[in-house]
Amino acid sequence: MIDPKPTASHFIDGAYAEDDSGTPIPVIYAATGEEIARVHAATPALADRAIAAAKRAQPEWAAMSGTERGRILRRAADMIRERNRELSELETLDTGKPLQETLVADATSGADALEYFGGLAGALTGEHIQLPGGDFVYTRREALGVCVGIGAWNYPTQIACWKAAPALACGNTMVFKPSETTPLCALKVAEILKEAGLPDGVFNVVNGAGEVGAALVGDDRVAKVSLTGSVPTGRKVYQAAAAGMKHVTMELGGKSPMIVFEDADIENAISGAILGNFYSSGQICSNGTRVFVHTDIKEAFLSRLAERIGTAVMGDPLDEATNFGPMVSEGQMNIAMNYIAKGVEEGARLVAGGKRADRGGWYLEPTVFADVTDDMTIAREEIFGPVMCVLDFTDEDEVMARANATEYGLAAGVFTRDLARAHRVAAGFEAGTCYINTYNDAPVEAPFGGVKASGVGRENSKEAINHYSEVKSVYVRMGDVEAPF
Ligand SMILES: NC(=O)c1ccc[n+]([C@@H]2O[C@H](COP(=O)([O-])OP(=O)(O)OC[C@H]3O[C@@H](n4cnc5c(N)ncnc54)[C@H](O)[C@@H]3O)[C@@H](O)[C@H]2O)c1
Ligand SMILES: NCCCC=O
Repeated sequence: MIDPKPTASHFIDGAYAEDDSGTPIPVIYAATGEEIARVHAATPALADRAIAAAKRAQPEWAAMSGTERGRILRRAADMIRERNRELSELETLDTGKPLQETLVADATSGADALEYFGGLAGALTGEHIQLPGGDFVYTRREALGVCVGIGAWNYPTQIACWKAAPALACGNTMVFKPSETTPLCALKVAEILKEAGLPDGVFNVVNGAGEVGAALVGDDRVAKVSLTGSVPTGRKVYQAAAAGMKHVTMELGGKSPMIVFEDADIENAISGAILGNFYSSGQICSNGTRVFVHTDIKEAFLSRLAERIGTAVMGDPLDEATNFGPMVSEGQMNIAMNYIAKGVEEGARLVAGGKRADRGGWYLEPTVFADVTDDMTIAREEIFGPVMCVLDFTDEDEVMARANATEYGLAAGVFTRDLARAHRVAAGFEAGTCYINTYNDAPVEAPFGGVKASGVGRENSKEAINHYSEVKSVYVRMGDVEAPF
């Protein structure tokens, strides 16, 4: 079993770094409530050192060929896959997510990103644009400079890699700040990148809470900020970045709809609803937490859903038989429990769960509410816990209007056997990431991100390259220059 205690709290300029005078951050194992490690928040001097290292390293990194940069990223991807077991154990200890999940969804997803963008790095090119008279324009795709990545706590390894891989592929350097709730995994990513041959200073990790993030965002040497976090934090970070006219990617929260029509394959729709509400104990940004079920199949859907929830294996996350783990922290569990109380108070019908589990740690039962109406708090606000809201509908136009009646727009899903309807509904969703007859798949080849308050920009896919590089236009005149005088 991996020892979760990190060598030091930060990784700066190719080496672990420590300053005990920073605020202590205990790392609590969600399954037991015990402290398993401790780091210290970066002092202003350490944050400054990280940005200085990234700034110094950037021109040389950008001057390497894309193929050379990509080779290092792909080597890191291979190393991550070789060490998947220990990295998955660390992810489980950092977040409380079951090992059954982390073995397939975290380090592997990080490796996918490093491999994919490592592969693209050598293929990044500009364009040649022919103009009348022989003149032409060519474009250069250039790195932005120093990028700051700020992570949420639900997918610490994946988030670090999803941000680092495209940034580094384009020739940028990065200072990454993990969530203070899960400070361990990104340090391992930095260690592996260094071992894979990444030059010092290209990827740095500084730990700390919001004030460390804010200091990084406000630094004049930083060209771009990519945040994964809540909408309220996104508003603050976007505003601070705008003051410095910095590029941003905002991967924020959601309250996504999933529509189950009367002709849907019910078992598949229930699988989608389970994946979109209970995987990672419901702590996934894109979750389809408003499940609109056609009234014709509503009771069949609910009774089969309750039956399947009854087979969930709640237990020690390090036991591979466990498929439902604790929430990340006591605070997050209390937030979800308050929402459950609100649901009951406002008249929703509790169909499954609803209580804290009778065991140590921060376990909350998988919870389903039926007869939820659009105005209820649990149907409007992001809960970020294992709480599914089932709402009734009968008509496609009506359900589309209701699905879109939210400030959020991260994801949306539809289950139906009528493919014409499926594509019509997907086109009508006000969401950045849509699913037909599935839910929550996030392959690196597909753009991922939100619209409306759920975000700006896209992660993954070739789209991410546009968000980590700038296009410079060079006009070349082949003849004389005509001037008015
Ligand atoms: N769209 C996505 O890809 C995605 C993925 C995962 C999580 N999320 C969202 O993240 C949220 C849960 O994560 P969380 O509780 O860690 O979010 P959060 O907004 O509380 O914190 C996110 C990060 O921002 C930092 N931060 C806080 N204030 C800051 C400031 N003023 N300046 C700079 N950094 C600051 C935090 O320290 C943390 O690292 C949910 O809303 C979830 O939907 C979105
Ligand atoms: N696997 C995708 C997770 C993104 C948001 O939480």
